[in-house]
Amino acid sequence: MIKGNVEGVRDSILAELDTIYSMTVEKGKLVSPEIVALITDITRVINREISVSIDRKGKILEVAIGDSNSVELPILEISNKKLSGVKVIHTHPTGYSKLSMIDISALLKLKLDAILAIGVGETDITGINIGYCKIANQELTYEEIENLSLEKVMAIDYLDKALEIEAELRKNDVIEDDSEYAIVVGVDSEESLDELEELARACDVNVAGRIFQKIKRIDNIFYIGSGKVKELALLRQIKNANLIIFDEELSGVQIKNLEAVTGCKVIDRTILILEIFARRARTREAKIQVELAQLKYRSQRLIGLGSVMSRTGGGIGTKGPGEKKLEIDRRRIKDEIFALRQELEKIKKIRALQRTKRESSGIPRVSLVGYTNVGKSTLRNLLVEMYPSDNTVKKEAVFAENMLFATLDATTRTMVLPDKRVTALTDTVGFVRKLPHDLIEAFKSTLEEVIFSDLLVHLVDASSETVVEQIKSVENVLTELGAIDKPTILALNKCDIATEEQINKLKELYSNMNIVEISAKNEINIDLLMDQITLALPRTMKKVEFLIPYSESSVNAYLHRNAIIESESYEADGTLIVANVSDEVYNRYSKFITKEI
Ligand SMILES: Nc1nc2c(ncn2[C@@H]2O[C@H](COP(=O)(O)OP(=O)(O)OP(=O)(O)O)[C@@H](O)[C@H]2O)c(=O)[nH]1
Ligand SMILES: [Mg+2]
Repeated sequence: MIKGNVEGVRDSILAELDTIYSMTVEKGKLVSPEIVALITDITRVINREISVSIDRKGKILEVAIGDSNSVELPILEISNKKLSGVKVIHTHPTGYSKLSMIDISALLKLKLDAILAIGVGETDITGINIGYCKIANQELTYEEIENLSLEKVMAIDYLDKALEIEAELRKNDVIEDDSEYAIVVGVDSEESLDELEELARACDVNVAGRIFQKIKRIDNIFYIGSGKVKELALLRQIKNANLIIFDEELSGVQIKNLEAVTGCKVIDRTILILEIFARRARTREAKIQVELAQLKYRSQRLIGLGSVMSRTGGGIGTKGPGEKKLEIDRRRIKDEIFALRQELEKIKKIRALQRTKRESSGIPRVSLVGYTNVGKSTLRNLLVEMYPSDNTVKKEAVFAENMLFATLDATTRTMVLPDKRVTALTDTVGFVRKLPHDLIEAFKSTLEEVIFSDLLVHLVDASSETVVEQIKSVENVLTELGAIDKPTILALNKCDIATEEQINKLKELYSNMNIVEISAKNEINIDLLMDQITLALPRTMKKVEFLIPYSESSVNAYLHRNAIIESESYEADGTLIVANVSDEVYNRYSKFITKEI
């Protein structure tokens, strides 16, 4: 039986492929000319990969059809000290015989004796590449022999080689290195590429090399020019990288073509950012939103995470937040998107309910916004600690870390302003340039807190070389959210490490804004920031007179903590207090109010 994706393939072709099961391959040989002829002919007709798995005796184990760039492989026993005793021969309808990242991943994960890729040209074979496992520095890697003719391949007796590899395997405690080593490619600006490197590191990817080239025109086939592609393929080979990351969004076709030429997994900035979000998301809502964005981005590109990858592979772009393997089937994606949307709706309703509750309490709301890693969470933790409100239980501190996108879920806590008003303070996800549009869409509901805020504190890292661009990026996202016109304080954070020149330049550039320079980490000027916040928040304070019976001493104590007391006198039936109070205090003890002033 023919395995894999046989959908749409004519029965006569399937029958022809079925004849391969009755063929054998001479012991010690990798393949037979008949099998090669048959699978290349059929590949030309159906334009999909065909693979044949063969054991050491030359028996055919499985024949399978893939989609255009991946193919299904048999499930094999994989032991530590041995090869699987199976070789896989398969076609590349693209005409490139270079082993793809998926091929290599299959070779290593399944410990194949060998993997052969046959480049299928219009009339002839363009070449055959062979990959063998190899042990170097106790690590399992591979070697690739390129561009052989069929005659050359037929002259090889590979059994000795396989036994040699196995002897090495037995001698060494092989560590399988799953780490990713990437070449980053940029065409926009060096700064943007620097940031891409940071993003890669945030995703545990090692950056092994970088290529930067300004381009005049985007190439439909490769994005960059074909000369640069060659350079890229070479660099990736020299550096032994297993991942290429582009700083711009690529089309599905470009990804496929780049993978074919470089023999390496290719992703773009958006896929990387989505991956970081997927790894960091913690609440159910954030997880769903990221998964939705991933599904949407993938379905537009139908990035071929073929069955090989889903069975053997890991790494970026292969997993959703729930470690769920993503299928490329469009219909499945649609169903999944639908189900996720419904779940999201439910969560949204709950969130809306919580918000109405907060709104009716009349508590003013402040949101901290800003580029990623500027210190928002550090500031929020500090403010909540320095200005605690006693009607909230002390919740655990927000995760503040020197890494991009440490915070993904908007979290709200309360604090008390110097004028005793209780305020809700929300820490938000950090922004980044070229934030994928789908993600902004997806995060709109988390960022709703920003939309409904009374005041924004836009925190910036004043010590950053790219602070002005960062501010612009944040303003772009705020514009998209419709929150750009909100009252905003520009807080220049990290003033402890920023130079005077940097601070002065920012003050000059943003002279029309409310500016405070602070350090969240070293607690500098936090009181000034709080004064600004207090001034900027809309006042809904009321002046009222309370008469508190002597039996209610706790109310008296509460007012001292939560209201601004103007006068206090002791009367026959209780304490008479005149105070400025927030809506919250007003509502809470309205029964003791004797008059509004
Ligand atoms: N030198 C200095 N470092 C600071 C200051 N404030 C924060 N940091 C550091 O900056 C890094 C990022 O801080 P976070 O509070 O996690 O930043 P964030 O804006 O919440 O980041 P995301 O959640 O990733 O968007 C941490 O290593 C902090 O210790 C400061 O005033 N001075
Ligand atoms: Mg944070």
